[in-house]
Amino acid sequence: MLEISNLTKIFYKGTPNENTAVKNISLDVKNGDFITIVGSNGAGKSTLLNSIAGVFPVDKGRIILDNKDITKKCEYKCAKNIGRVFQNPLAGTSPEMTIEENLSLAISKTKNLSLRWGLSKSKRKIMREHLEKIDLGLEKRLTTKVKLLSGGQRQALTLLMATVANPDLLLLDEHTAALDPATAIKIKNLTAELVNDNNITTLMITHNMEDAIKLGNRLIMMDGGEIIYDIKAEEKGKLTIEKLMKMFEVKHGGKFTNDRMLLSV
Ligand SMILES: Nc1ncnc2c1ncn2[C@@H]1O[C@H](COP(=O)(O)OP(=O)(O)OP(=O)(O)O)[C@@H](O)[C@H]1O
Repeated sequence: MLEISNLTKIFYKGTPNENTAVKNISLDVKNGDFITIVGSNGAGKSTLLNSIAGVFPVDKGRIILDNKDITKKCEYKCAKNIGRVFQNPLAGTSPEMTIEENLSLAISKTKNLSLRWGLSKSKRKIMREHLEKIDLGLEKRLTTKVKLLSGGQRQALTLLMATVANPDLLLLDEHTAALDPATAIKIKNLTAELVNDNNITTLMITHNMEDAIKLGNRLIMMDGGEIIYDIKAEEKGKLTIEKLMKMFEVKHGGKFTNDRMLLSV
C-alpha cells in the first residue's frame, strides 16, 4: 500500500549545519494498517510524514503509494490522496468559510463525481450525516463560519475533512496535543472510529505512550532519524509503557529524554 525504501532527508546539506533528519528508512505499510509513531524530540517523526506528504524534496529513496511513485510529487498533488491533520487546530480549515463550505471542499476530493460540486440539497444531507457522527452539534450549524468554532470543534471538523473523501493515506501529526484533556479524548475516540469504520491506512505521531500502545495495530519507534522498533499486532498487544521505555533505553543507550513524552505517561 505504502512502500518506503531507503528514504533519507538531509537539511542544510553541505553546510556546517547539515542535519540528516531521516536516515535510510524503509517501511512497508499494509492496506488498513493504523501505525502509531513515537520517539524523542528531533527523532525525525514529522520529517518522515512531511517527506511522504511531499512538503519538501527528499535526498534519497522512493515512496510508493498505491503502486504509484509519489517520491517527487509536490504537497498540493499529494493532498489529493493523502489526508493530514496537524497539532494546530487552526491549521486544517479556512476560518472565513462556513462549515459547509469547508466540508464541501473536502468532499470535492472524493472519487464520487456526483458529490463533487455545488452545495446541493443532497450534498447538505450527506454533510449533516457526517457531522452527526462527530456528535458536537455541528450539523445544525452548517452556515456558521469556522472561525467561530472552538479548538476542539475545529479539530474534529479537520479530522472529518481529512477522512471524508476516503484518502489512500491519513497522516496525523500530534493532532490532539494542543487540546484540553477531555476534548483530546473525544478526538482520539473519533479518530479510532473514523479510521476503523473506513479502513483508512494511517500513520499517527503521538507523544502519549498510552495512546501509542492502545490505538492502532502497529507501533513504530524512531530515534536519530531511524526506525529502531517496529512492533506489530500480537506483540503490540502485550506492550506496556514500562516495556516500551526499557526498549528505548536499550537501543538508545540512555534514559528517555523527551519531557513531553514522559509527562504524558
Ligand atoms: N523544515 C526544516 N528545516 C530544517 N530542519 C528541520 C526542518 N524540519 C525538521 N528539521 C530538523 O530535523 C530534525 C528532525 O525533526 P522532526 O521535526 O522531524 O523531529 P520530531 O521527531 O518530529 O520531533 P518532535 O517530537 O520534537 O516534534 C530536527 O533536528 C529538526 O530540527
